[in-house]
Amino acid sequence: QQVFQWPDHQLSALEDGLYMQGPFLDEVRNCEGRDNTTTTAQWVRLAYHDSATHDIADGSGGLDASIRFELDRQQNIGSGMTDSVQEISNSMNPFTSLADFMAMAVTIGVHTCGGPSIPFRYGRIDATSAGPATVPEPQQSLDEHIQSFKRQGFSQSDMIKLVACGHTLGGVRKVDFPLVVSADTQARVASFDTTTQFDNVIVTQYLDGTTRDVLVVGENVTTRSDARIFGSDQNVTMQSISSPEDFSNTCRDILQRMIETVPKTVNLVGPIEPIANKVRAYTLNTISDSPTNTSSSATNQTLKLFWEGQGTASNSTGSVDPSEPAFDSPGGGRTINMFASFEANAAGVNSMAAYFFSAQIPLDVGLGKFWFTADGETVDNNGKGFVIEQLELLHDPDRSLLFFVPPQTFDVASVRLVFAVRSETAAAADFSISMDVHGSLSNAIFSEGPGVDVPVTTVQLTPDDTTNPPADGYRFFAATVQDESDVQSVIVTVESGGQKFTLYVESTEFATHLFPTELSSEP
Ligand code: HEM
Repeated sequence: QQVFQWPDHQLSALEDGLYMQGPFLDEVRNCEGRDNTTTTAQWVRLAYHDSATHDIADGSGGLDASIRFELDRQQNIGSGMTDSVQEISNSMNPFTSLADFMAMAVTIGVHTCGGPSIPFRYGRIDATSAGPATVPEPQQSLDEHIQSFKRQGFSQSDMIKLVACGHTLGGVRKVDFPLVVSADTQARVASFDTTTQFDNVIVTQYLDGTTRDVLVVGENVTTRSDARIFGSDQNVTMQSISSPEDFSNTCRDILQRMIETVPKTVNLVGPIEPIANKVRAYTLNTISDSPTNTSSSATNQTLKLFWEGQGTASNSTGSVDPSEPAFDSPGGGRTINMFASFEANAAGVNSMAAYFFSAQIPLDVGLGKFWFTADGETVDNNGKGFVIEQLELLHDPDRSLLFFVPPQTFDVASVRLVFAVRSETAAAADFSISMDVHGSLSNAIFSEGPGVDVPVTTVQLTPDDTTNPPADGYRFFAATVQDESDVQSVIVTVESGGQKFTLYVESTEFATHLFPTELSSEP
């Protein structure tokens, strides 16, 4: 089990994906399918095809997202593949890999469709180019399939299990496989069995002779690969996985092996557990005129924040007590209960609290670390406290502004981001400040196709002395980012006196003030 040590942007995003009900999970919420197939089926096929590049002999290939460079191959045909890459990339941030989210998609999708809970471990690294063309195809011989799975690290009996666990979902598209699905088939997708759920029906219908799987009983004998594979050991393996429990347990183990088929240089860690208390945003070293109280929201939780000063001031401590609810105020603390996902419920967690704090702490002291109590329970980042690594470079969400597309819609047109740099740091002869703006990979794939990288543009920040004159020993720098909906996050870098400071800010935390465009002269 992986312990969450704040701040850990990688684990945090993965935990959100797995346990928070969000866009990623919404895709597979009810395992509903159009055309006899489901989103889960597409995600599982995608993950298998990506992992099929593995060569156990030299440890190369595996689940490494190389599939996004391989989708023009005949063996990866199907619009479901590109759609899946796009859907899955939705939840990424600059610290996570697409391959980890592809593996997570299998865990979430299979479980949501009534299948087993497959442990999710992480740490996969994305390939930067295509892997070998080694995905098995239905017209190949049994011998070729046995060799192919062996190269990927699976025995003949593993192969039977893995194919059955995959082909309990979805089916074969007529348009993409005209040689497999006969022309008189009515459905656009010839489903492998009669249910869209992840269940043992693929096995029982095969064993009792009622299967409709076109890779078993299709007119074209050459492409009956499931028939050759399932029957390759006189049905011994198929019989051993025919009960619901045996099917579920076997698929849990074999699909875990599939998503953990990774290049040998990758070390997976985990599984990850729901993080019960998550600090999402803090603005505690406030340079603005924020109220000095911290407040609880309408959830009736009593929040109390404690803090300790930085460096030489580490003896200065204080605490801020909630007095009145100030939900929209720039200062305060609040709890928001996030919707826990199906996965979280299954792990025994029904509500996920996220905490937001802002309090005024004298800057000459400077915040070193903080911790808090919620309804009397101490939340202190496993005893270490929430440590603020540096005070040279701070994001100022109070001075930052969001501009909407007129007239007052909720589409953000641009955001003016303001950062504070300690005046001494900003005065150094070699001082520079720039910002890498990370776009959305999902949007880029949508417009340009799967082979693209996360769009990153570097923006220089300029002094903001007119709008925000230096205050409290800090000088302010600003830059405007257009089309904020396309921006996932920024990473700001300050270099000064031979030192380097960086700060990561997600788009959801960009600004506390909202401005309709027509009220302002800003773009
Ligand atoms: C010899 C090995 C295999 C062959 C020849 C094969 C072949 C195929 C073919 C031709 C399709 C139709 C794809 C489409 O129309 O979009 C398909 C679908 C599918 N395959 Fe396989 N497959 C094999 C192994 C596997 C394995 C090991 C898995 C995963 C564990 C898997 C998972 C799936 C899934 C989930 C679908 C349904 C996709 C959807 O409905 O969108 N397959 N397979």
